[in-house]
Amino acid sequence: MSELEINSLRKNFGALEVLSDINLSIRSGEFVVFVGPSGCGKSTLLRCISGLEPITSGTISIDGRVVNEVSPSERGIAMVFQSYALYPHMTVAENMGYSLKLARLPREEIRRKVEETAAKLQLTDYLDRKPKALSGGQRQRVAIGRSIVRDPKVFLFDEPLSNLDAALRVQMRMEIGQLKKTLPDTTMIYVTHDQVEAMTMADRIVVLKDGEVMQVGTPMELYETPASLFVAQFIGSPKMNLMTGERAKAYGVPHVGVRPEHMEVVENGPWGGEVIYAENLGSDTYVYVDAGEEDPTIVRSQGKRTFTPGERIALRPEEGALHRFDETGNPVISQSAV
Ligand SMILES: Nc1ncnc2c1ncn2[C@@H]1O[C@H](COP(=O)(O)OP(=O)(O)OP(=O)(O)O)[C@@H](O)[C@H]1O
Repeated sequence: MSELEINSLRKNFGALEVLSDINLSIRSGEFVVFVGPSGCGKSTLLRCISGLEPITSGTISIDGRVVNEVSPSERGIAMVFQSYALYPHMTVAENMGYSLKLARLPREEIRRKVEETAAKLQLTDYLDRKPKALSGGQRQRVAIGRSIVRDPKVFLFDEPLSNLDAALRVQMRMEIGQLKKTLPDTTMIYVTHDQVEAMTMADRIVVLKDGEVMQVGTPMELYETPASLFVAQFIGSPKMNLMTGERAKAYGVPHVGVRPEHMEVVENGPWGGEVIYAENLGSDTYVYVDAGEEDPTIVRSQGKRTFTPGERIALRPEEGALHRFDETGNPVISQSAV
């Protein structure tokens, strides 16, 4: 059991309100990802949960107990940051067991816990090495292992993979996914800028903006039924195209959103524009088109087709995949497809 309940949380830094009226219920064993633009308050919210940052008002409860006044070390929370300072003069085993040694656990028990944790993280062969003899990913795993040995109820990750290269990020994403399976009762909260991490790892995503929760849902709920234009354009990469003016009016609204994968390059289509440039990724090509909108319209096309800057192309949106929004950015739900 490790439920986390946040009620009417506010956090001010002096006169600046950084978090306003945050309400969240996170279930035991859930993996929740916080996303949002830079400065929206993700890290501050994580630090408030950990106890490193006092809150201005509201409550944070773990398993039904209000922990506002409970010190960070007594909340049963572990935090993993992007910069993980391992002790350079200690071996992996010593690094992982250090907090247990400080807590004066018997040596045998420390050894058992460290070995069990090392096995979960595939670090068994490295227990006698010093951190300098490890790769970036292995060091990150030691940092995670150091927290796991303490059996935290809640694990907080603040962009833990942002210092790693692309291939290692993919590997660590899988490993954290595996870790989640070996710790089914541990609640995990993960802050990231990375769309792929959010979409692939989260049971639920919390989208924050200017210190407020915009929407909470499974990755696919947010992707398919965004509650606002903001969420629609924030979730998904490349972002959803926004069509305005006559193009939107044809659908009876001021704004129509279409994801790049729901737009097709055709011989004759209702929309069109001039190719600005094309990014060929091998499997797909993202074509950036000047269709007269504020931002370039992005279309995902098959990798084999080539596009030349300046070329005029016609586009057709997939009718069933259109998102309509009113003046204020709220979705307009209508039964008729067109
Ligand atoms: N100790 C502090 N004193 C004053 N203002 C702060 C402090 N810490 C954070 N802030 C401000 O609070 C706001 C939220 O910061 P926070 O670091 O939580 O954002 P974030 O969403 O994690 O951003 P990023 O994605 O860039 O890491 C920012 O405007 C930031 O400048």
